[in-house]
Amino acid sequence: MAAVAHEFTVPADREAVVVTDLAKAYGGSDAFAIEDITFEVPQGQFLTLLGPSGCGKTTTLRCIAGLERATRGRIEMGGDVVFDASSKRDVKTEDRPIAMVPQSYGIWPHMTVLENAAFPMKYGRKRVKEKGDIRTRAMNVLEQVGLADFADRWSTRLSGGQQQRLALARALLCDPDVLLLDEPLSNLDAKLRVRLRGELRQFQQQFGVTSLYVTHDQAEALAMSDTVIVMNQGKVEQIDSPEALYNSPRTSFVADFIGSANLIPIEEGTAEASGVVVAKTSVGQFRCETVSTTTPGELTSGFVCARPENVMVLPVHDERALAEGGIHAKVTAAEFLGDRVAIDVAVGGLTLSSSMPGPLRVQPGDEVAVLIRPGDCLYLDR
Ligand SMILES: Nc1ncnc2c1ncn2[C@@H]1O[C@H](COP(=O)(O)OP(=O)(O)OP(=O)(O)O)[C@@H](O)[C@H]1O
Repeated sequence: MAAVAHEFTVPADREAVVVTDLAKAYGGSDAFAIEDITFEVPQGQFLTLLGPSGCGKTTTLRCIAGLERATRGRIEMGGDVVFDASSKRDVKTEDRPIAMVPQSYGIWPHMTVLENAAFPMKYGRKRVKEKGDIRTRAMNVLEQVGLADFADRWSTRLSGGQQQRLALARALLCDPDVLLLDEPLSNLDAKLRVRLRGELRQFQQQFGVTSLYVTHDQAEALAMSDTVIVMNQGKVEQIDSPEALYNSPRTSFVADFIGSANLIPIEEGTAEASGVVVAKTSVGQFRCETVSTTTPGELTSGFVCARPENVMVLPVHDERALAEGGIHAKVTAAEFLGDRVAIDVAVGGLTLSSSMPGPLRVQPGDEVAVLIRPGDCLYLDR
């Protein structure tokens, strides 16, 4: 086995990962799978690449892992350049300070749980010489992920969730500076996914390992991450905390992808110097905040964005609706969903979705008033 070519240690004041202007075109084609990808991951952070199928998440992760060679750009880890297209520097995957948890777990079926966990300490980048140490460290991490009792079991005799935990334990035992996870929960059923995402986040915090996670599941991204990068068609749409993405989406794509959003096209409007937009739409006039970098003046495009939970459906003669300018609308769909009711209404040639606490008091065909308060909507310029 070849000797370790690079020793990386992340100095405390350095970002764990810095990606600059990364672009990748496959097979010499002109079409870029990813382009202009620039971001930083501070040490100990959990950062997620989120976006629909084909937007370039896996390509970005594989470039960082050194499994794909980017066409342009630069990647640093802990201050060391591991890839630079212009100087043709390209550190091999096995010499980058990473460990990867793939979608398919990558567990070796001909080994026991303990042998799988111990593998990186015997053959990986950071080898451990003492056999006793290897066993102690492996058992310690297996204990932490709840697999110590299964140490001598064949790895194929684990459930999907247990195999996932073993894959994580083995990756942690590589002692990586950066943990890369590519949709690691996607093969599990919905309930287990929810449980394991909480556990995974807990392990990540416990071990303090910088993590880069890929998913197309927005709930997973919001629940687990310190920072989320929303990608669309090979580019970055927004980089923000889960709260900021939800409350202050900067594009209509982000607004619609994170949770759900009513996007009401504006016909004309005015951006005031205070950052407030007064917008006329087919549904009525709105006075709303903007997070877009809108210069004061007349507006002819963009959207008023309102989350379904901020669209109130009230009886036509409700006092609040009358006092606060409720809009007359007709119910087109109404469902009781247990913890809430989902109601669609037709108004101004559009369908608006509402999500409110129960009980369900309306049915399709009912005339209602719809109320969206100024503080509950946002202007987006695209
Ligand atoms: N080996 C390849 N050769 C050619 N094109 C590729 C290759 N791998 C990916 N692509 C293309 O690059 C684009 C980005 O793919 P990528 O797998 O990175 O997206 P993704 O966001 O991870 O999607 P998913 O969530 O479906 O895994 C897609 O258009 C895809 O078809």
